[in-house]
Amino acid sequence: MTGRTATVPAISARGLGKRFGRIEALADLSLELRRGEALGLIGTNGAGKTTALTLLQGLRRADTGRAEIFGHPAGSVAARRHVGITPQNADFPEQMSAREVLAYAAAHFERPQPVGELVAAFGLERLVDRRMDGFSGGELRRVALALAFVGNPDLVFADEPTAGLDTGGQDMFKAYARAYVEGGGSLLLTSHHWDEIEHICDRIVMIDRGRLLLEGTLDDIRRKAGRNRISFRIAESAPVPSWLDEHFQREGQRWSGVSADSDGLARRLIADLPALQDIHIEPLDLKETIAQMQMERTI
Ligand SMILES: Nc1ncnc2c1ncn2[C@@H]1O[C@H](COP(=O)(O)OP(=O)(O)OP(=O)(O)O)[C@@H](O)[C@H]1O
Repeated sequence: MTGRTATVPAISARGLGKRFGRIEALADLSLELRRGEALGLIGTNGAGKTTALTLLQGLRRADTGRAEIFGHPAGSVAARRHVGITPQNADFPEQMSAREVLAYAAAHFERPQPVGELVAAFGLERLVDRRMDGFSGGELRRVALALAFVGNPDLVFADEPTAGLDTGGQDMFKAYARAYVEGGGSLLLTSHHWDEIEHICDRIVMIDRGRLLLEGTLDDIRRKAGRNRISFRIAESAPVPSWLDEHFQREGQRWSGVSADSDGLARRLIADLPALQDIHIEPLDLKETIAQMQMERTI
């Protein structure tokens, strides 16, 4: 990376808009991704995530706005030099083995990742020397993920990278992506697996019908929602105070509820319930946080 690219953001986009006929797929979207940061782009089906990615990758032209990748216009040769992409529907040459495909791609880059490392990182050991024509969907996806990183890119666009992967494959991607970002890489990730977003990303941008709905670090968003989950058990046959039902639901032996004043509630539980056991206070996960904010109409 040159001195100039070390100081400009990986992605800088202002006022991006895109229509498909009467459908406004994206409207006035601005976002920035710093170096060494992972940004999660989330939203419901049809929210505009893939459209945003295709504009940032330069695969489509925006109707309005402007996007730069390390200071270069999105889609330009200079921008593409920095970028790795996890393709949605990769068309691999069927006669080649996965190792040959990875080695062929690696040969196009100045400082590629060693193919052996990618083989281990994405669990390809038993597959890598087989011709790719019989590969399952999940196996093809693992090769596609390895391909996104083979050039040791400064920025990776990952559009639903783990769709169709088994849990082992999902975990491998999470671990690899997080290490990549901690090593200075920049990642723009879309996923409907919000646990994946939470594990990998520092910040999120949430869009809805093409428009920005929520933006911030995961910590800021949780703080803004201002809720914790409090859960506990009560020793069997101990009396249960009637006020518990106002705040908690019972699931098996465990009581659990969401509160804006978890400290106060915990104090009350301890004072009132000598038979209290195994109390936990935890921040809500991303899905619960967003659901809470939507319920309270704060987004
Ligand atoms: N080529 C196209 N022609 C017409 N409409 C399109 C085209 N591409 C996207 N759209 C529409 O634009 C909107 C945004 O689509 P997009 O694929 O960006 O959503 P998404 O957030 O990626 O959804 P998903 O989570 O389902 O993948 C949708 O209403 C979609 O139907």
